[in-house]
Amino acid sequence: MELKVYQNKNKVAEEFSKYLIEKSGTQKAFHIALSGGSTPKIVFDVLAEQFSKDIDWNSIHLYWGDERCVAPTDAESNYKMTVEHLISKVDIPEGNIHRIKGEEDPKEEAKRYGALLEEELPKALGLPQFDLVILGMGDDGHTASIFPHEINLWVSPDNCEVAIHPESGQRRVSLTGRIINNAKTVAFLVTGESKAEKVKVIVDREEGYLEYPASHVAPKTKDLVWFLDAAAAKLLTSYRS
Ligand SMILES: O=C(O)[C@H](O)[C@@H](O)[C@H](O)[C@H](O)COP(=O)(O)O
Repeated sequence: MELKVYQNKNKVAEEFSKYLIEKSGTQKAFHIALSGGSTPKIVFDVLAEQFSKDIDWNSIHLYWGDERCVAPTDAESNYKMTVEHLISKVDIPEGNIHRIKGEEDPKEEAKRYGALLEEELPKALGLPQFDLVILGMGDDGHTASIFPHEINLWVSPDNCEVAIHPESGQRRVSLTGRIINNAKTVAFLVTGESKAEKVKVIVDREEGYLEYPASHVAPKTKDLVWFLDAAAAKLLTSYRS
């Protein structure tokens, strides 16, 4: 695991953009699973406004790690957020965008999206493989839409599952552990003081860390990077010393 800590959110967004440019490099097709949340939103803005010309958008294929079960026009939709902050501002072919349809029946959609991944992505060890999975982490230690109260979904035998938000009861379609951990690279984007406590428990592997879905993120390739701002990293032993 690699930790990259920057002064603030904007610096995280800038450095992550450079990292993405380097990773996607000259690859003919680069498959990315995107995340919802507040940090990716800033990353998308920075990527579109400062680095768009450094990326060959024809080679980038966008997917989602999770989606809320709402219409694509709903303020809660991760797809809508991505359209507003990234897709509408860059020259990416329509055919490279593979959204989770939050407006469909969740169970059917989880099945459809799982099958789409089998079709569209290259395989590694018999499973679809993303080049890069971008993840956020909630204050409660959830990641994608695998929440602590449904941590069993992480080890699902399927590529996607229907999850339920613990407070709102909102349904979501989420990638499961077998797909996330089969990615070539997984990058967490986590910022803000409200994340500091869980970041410490998970990264420093303190007692009880396995209760949090984010602690189960461990790509088989071992290529896991946490992009943090100073506020989210402030309790980490390695950061303080
Ligand atoms: O759609 C979602 O809700 C997410 O994909 C989710 O996993 C998110 O990344 C975290 O909740 C962090 O969100 P913040 O960055 O807003 O704290």
